[in-house]
Amino acid sequence: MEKQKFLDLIKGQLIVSCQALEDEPLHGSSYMAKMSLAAKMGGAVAIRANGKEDIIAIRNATGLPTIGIVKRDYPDSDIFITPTLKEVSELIEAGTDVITLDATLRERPGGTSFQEMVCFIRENCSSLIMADVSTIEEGIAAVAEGCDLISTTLSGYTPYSPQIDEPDFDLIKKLASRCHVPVIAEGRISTPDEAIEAFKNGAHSVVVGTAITRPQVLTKRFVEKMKRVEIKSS
Ligand SMILES: CC(=O)N[C@H](C=O)[C@@H](O)[C@H](O)[C@H](O)COP(=O)(O)O
Repeated sequence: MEKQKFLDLIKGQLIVSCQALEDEPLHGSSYMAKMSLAAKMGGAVAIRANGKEDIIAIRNATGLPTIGIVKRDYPDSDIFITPTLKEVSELIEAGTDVITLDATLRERPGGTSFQEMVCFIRENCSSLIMADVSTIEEGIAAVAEGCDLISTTLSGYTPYSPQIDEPDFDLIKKLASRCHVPVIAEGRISTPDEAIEAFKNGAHSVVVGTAITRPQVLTKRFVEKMKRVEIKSS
């Protein structure tokens, strides 16, 4: 999808992250296709998804634009969201509208730089590039390398970013005021009010994952809270 059209489509809207890793009960592209269809019925305008198979299944089921990542662990790096050109190539094959890269300043597997990843994408496809960051410095660096959008996804997931239970509204605000690309608020957004708060802090769009698409986590939240209070039954 053409850049401005995509940015207009997601502006002020909800993107749902439909992801289930191998150790999760809903793992599998048929489940993710259904999940994304449910998100579309609820009004989501785009889907963030992990892996070529899921991305293709989601596009076929919904027709919605996809924001693609490939999560993969490498022994020589802490980066796990689209770490190398191999994962980028898989996303190009999937035909995803947006390719999302970890844009933290940490060493990538094999020593590939963020800049090389951006050049490779620009040379080989027309997908937009989203940079997942955890700090304002990473956001500024990613914009300087030419990314199209920035997302707060990794705040709380690098040891040097705030380890908080809530969304990182402060980072959303700083990125929105200092970077000239649209800022996507992502990570631990659990309620509609938090989504609205993200927009008030300058977010262009909001991504919600767990609070919509990970029922085992939502179930656990109920159970854990219920354990902490004495329930008086009649
Ligand atoms: C850190 C990391 O691996 N984040 C992943 C990125 O794609 C997903 O597991 C999250 O579900 C997604 O970012 C949405 O966030 P939340 O599920 O908190 O709404």
